[in-house]
Amino acid sequence: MFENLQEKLIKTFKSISGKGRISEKNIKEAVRQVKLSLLEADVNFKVVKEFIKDVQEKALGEDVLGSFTPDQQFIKIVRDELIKVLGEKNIPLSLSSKPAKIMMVGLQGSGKTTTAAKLAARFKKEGKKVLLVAADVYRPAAIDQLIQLGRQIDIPVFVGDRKNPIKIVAEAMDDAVKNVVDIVIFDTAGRLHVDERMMDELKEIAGQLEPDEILMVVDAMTGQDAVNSAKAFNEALELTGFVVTKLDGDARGGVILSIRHVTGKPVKFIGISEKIDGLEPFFPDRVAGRILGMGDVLSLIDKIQQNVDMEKAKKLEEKFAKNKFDLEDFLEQLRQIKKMGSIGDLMEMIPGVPKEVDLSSGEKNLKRTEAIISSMTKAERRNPKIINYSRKLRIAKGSGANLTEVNKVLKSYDQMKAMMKAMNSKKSKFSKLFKGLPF
Ligand SMILES: Nc1nc2c(ncn2[C@@H]2O[C@H](COP(=O)(O)OP(=O)(O)OP(=O)(O)O)[C@@H](O)[C@H]2O)c(=O)[nH]1
Repeated sequence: MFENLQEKLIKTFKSISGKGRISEKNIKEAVRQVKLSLLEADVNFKVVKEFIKDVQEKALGEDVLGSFTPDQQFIKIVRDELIKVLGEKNIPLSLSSKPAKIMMVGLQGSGKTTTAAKLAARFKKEGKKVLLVAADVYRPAAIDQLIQLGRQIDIPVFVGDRKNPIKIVAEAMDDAVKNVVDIVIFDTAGRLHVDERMMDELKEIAGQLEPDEILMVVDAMTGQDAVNSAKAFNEALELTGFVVTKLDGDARGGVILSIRHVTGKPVKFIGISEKIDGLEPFFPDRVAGRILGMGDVLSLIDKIQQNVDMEKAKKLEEKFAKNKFDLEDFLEQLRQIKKMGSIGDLMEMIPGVPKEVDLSSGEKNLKRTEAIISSMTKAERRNPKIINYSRKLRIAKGSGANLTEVNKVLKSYDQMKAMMKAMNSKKSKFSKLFKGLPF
């Protein structure tokens, strides 16, 4: 996520770091570099212009020039400006009707159907009763895709006559009222390009439905095309916000940094993976932190709170404090982490975690890891130090694995233990943040 932009900005910051005092010339050069980084990241030129004007004004003010830590001051100015263009704060969904209605719109392939299901799963986790509605009648595969996703997350999908979206929407609402549903999510038809007929149909549906939210789903990977179609949709419909998907594949950041400024409407969620749980509420400060490579502890905590059994986590923490974290606990950790998504994503969010820490072998092959750990004796699991060469051979044989795999599991365990130690250490500035969390 944002690797290219991040790399360039960090290089710029480095160029003015450790300089003690700093000259106007240095600042101007740094500002110029920031400008180039943003343009290369495909940020809308108007946004870049304003961004740079603000940064330059602040950076040339006495704050930075007179400061003993000009690099940090400069980073702070850039960070604040990033937060500003991203929209300052999180704008939650406003769902006041009963049932509340969310209309999903967007171009084909933007991730609309997937996002509808992701949102539904999120609401379900919050204890809400949800209904998904397949109103994309032009692409039968889209209806089937929604039915399949609905099955996967155990949420009903209203299909209707598969022909007339206006009728489907009306019938779906009757169904929702009858079944006392809390939130109805409508997946509407997408097109390859913005076209008038599609807009008219969407306008008609919106007029009839009066949705609480009209969310446009845009694909971050399509750059300024996404921003242009967002502008067109926003002019035709009363959009209430955006969901920017596929940020996991977006090395630049152009869409997320432009869309708010260009349309005046907030980004409410971001899509960060293909998986059902790959949707996060959008927090400008957190994303700015990610862009600057400062990690994103708050998103991590959010994710953990949604997925982790805190009871178990607390027990593990106690064990760890007593230095009793053994291979069975390690397995439990991997299971918990698996629930939260890929290790790589999580690692990226934790500031200060050395990049060389690699637990992916343990996570990727959870079944195999389970088999290997199950082939150990109780004594071995409690005290992995006693696992010598001949024991390893026996474990490998018993689990149908080879010696390298057994070694990998033991190495992953050591790494996790080391990481937990670092994070729990009194000296670690993150120890407070991670208190009670399963790390
Ligand atoms: N990596 C990644 N993939 C995503 C994300 N959101 C959606 N996708 C993928 O993008 C592809 C298109 O998503 P769909 O939900 O089918 O798109 P759609 O907008 O409903 O498309 P139509 O039904 O054709 O209008 C699918 O393969 C999704 O799995 C995301 O946040 N990250």
